[in-house]
Amino acid sequence: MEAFVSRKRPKLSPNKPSLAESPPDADESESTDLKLALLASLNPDHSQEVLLDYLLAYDGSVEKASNAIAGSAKDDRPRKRTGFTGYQSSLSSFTSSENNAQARSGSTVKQLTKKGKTLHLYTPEEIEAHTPCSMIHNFLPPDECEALTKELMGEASNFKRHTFKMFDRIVEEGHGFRLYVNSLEEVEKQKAEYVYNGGYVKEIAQCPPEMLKVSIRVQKTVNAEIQRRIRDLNPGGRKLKFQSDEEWKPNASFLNCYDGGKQSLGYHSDHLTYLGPRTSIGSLSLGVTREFRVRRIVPQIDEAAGDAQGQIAIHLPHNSLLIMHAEMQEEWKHAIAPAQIVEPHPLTQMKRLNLTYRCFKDSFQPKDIPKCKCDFPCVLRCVQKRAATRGRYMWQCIKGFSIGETGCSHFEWAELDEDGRPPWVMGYKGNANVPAIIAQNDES
Ligand SMILES: O=C(O)CCC(=O)C(=O)O
Ligand SMILES: [Fe+2]
Repeated sequence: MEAFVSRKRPKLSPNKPSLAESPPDADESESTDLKLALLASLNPDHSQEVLLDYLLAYDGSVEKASNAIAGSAKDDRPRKRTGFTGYQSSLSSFTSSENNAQARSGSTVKQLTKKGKTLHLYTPEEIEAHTPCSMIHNFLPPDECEALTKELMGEASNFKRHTFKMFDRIVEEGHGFRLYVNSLEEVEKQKAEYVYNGGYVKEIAQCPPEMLKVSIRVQKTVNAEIQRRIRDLNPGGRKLKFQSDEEWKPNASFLNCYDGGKQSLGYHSDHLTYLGPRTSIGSLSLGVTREFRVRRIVPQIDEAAGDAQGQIAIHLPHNSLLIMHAEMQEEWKHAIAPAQIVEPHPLTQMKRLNLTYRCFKDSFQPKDIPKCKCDFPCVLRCVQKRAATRGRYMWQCIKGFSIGETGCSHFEWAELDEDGRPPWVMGYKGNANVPAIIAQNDES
């Protein structure tokens, strides 16, 4: 999971860097997500909607919102917002076909879902029409699925929820997780060299047999889906700029365990540091069905459209494989929403298990990645919101992503060729991560 790799921990009082160094994505909506995730960790009994109301009522102050919640009854909202419904009567009441095409192609964003509403998607066709994801139901043959579920229940039985310090209190992560890699040698390498959220991590283990076996199936399916999408959905049948031209080979996976409806994961995009740009992720769900919420990040220039946009809920039943494609980490955010009620599963009871198969790239190893003044490998991120630089990749100091840490504010634009390769690898074709206006001139 990405509490390590990708999820950014809330930043409380970030030191503003000088203008020259100012990160180009000083992204307000992102900081709201981070604050919301933090508020949820502090107040696990409250729904996201209630927490958002408090955050808005207290001008984005997590501390004030948290104090107010502590002194009030559970559903005593500070002010009324538009209603939230867990279902809708029909898809067409939500979106137009024009909007569906825009959602796929990534062209200008118009209103995809209605403000304050959640569009619920169940079928592979609906999911493909509205998001950059593929869904495969009943992915594993039943025996294999059962064997994997039992194996993962064993793995998750000793998961501890990670903690972090906040306002002098110890706060628990929203759910349990561990990173798995293919060999013991890789485990040692990860522990010694890979930095996540500003530190080295001990919670890394070797893949047990069923997890490894299933990764071969996931590899075949993800590669087939990547090729199908390029052929059938991408303009001109071409891969995206910065998307790798190599086969996707899963060599690491996060096992996430959500024990009961209160355990959740806040909105985030997965960091691309070790995965490279335009990556794909295969995400297998087992046990209790939960909602995967996704939201397209709109450029700042389209603020009105952004405000008007609602979120999308993809329902993830037992034995379903959701593939997040190359547009997902750069242009969308995702979350696992808390659930009021969950239906127990015969093999996992109240738990949902999730395996996110990832392809860590040889070309993005910590030894090669630019270091900041804190002497840590930087994180690779893509500008999501600021219209002028949207889609450009940057290396940033990882420390600024840890709670209470400000880091050294190091920032540099990444050099990446059109296949997403950095300059230190063989076959590098020259930097394509340049402002859009220069890229257009090059083409003309
Ligand atoms: O539990 C899930 O389905 C999502 C997990 C996730 O987003 C992550 O591991 O980064
Ligand atoms: Fe994620």
